[in-house]
Amino acid sequence: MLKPPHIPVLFVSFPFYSSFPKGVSNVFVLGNKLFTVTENNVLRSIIMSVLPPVRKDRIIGQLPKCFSKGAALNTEDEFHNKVKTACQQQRTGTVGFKISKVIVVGDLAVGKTCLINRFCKDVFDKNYKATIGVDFEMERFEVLGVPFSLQLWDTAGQERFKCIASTYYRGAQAVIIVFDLTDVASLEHTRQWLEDAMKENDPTSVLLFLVGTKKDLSSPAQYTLIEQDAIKLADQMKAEYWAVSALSGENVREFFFRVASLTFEANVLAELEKSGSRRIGEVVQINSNSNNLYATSKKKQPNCCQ
Ligand SMILES: Nc1nc2c(ncn2[C@@H]2O[C@H](COP(=O)(O)OP(=O)(O)OP(=O)(O)O)[C@@H](O)[C@H]2O)c(=O)[nH]1
Ligand SMILES: [Mg+2]
Repeated sequence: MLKPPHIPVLFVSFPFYSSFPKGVSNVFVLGNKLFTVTENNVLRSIIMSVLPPVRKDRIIGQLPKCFSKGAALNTEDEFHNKVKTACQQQRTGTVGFKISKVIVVGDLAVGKTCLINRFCKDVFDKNYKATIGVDFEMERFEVLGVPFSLQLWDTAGQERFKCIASTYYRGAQAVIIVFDLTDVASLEHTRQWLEDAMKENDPTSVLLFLVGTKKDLSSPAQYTLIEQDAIKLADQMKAEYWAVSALSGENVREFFFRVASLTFEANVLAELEKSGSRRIGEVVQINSNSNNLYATSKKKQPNCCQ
């Protein structure tokens, strides 16, 4: 019998919980399956599919293109070879079970909530309702055949809520700094938003995106002008630049696919590095049935006195 894997899992409580067989002490969700664990801590069975499969329009098979080669995190046409191989060989470790945190920051009313809502719910609200503190949405993807989830944290831009919102900055894998393409001041303020977000995060491991919104409102001449400044700033920040419209939906899906893909790639590379640097003397067991989970155990030390 399989031992329960030592990975973060989502414990759930369902209305049918009480009808579980005798001896079952716990249930958890792994991927889209429900598992039970018996009282003596043994993984018993896969009961049923709980979560619906990843939506067809959230499946990523190729690295999406950057928006502008002048300010891109990566100008490759394809995923890193190591990442493709790891996915093919199901050697992505815990990546498939992780939820990556993405925070969205920027001045009030630049369009953070509308951007997230356009992607996650395909809606647009022309009435401004300020975000109070924070809000979040979960988005599930499948990248190169591996499930991958993003937790999108929508923070408040209003000064009076900033203090609450900033307590949620920690642990981000990607930071999306939003400005309004029709408001130069909001672009200038992005430096401050970046500084605040980085106080709580490790700058060497966070992916940065600088996103101009309301593209539908700017004239081509106005757009060209602000784009030059935005690309220059993105380059200095080491961020990837995008211009989008939540109203028309222009570039919204492409942008979030890029965020998901680059975050996924960074996660797989980090996982490969971690497994590559495991100490000699540790045995890595890859269980092909349990969707590439691995467990490490120490090899018995040879008795040097014998
Ligand atoms: N024309 C147009 N209007 C937009 C777009 N995105 C947002 N808006 C409008 O801009 C206003 C502010 O949008 P929100 O998304 O609520 O702004 P926010 O950045 O979340 O604001 P806070 O929550 O206060 O930080 C709303 O009236 C939206 O309808 C866009 O792409 N085009
Ligand atoms: Mg908002």
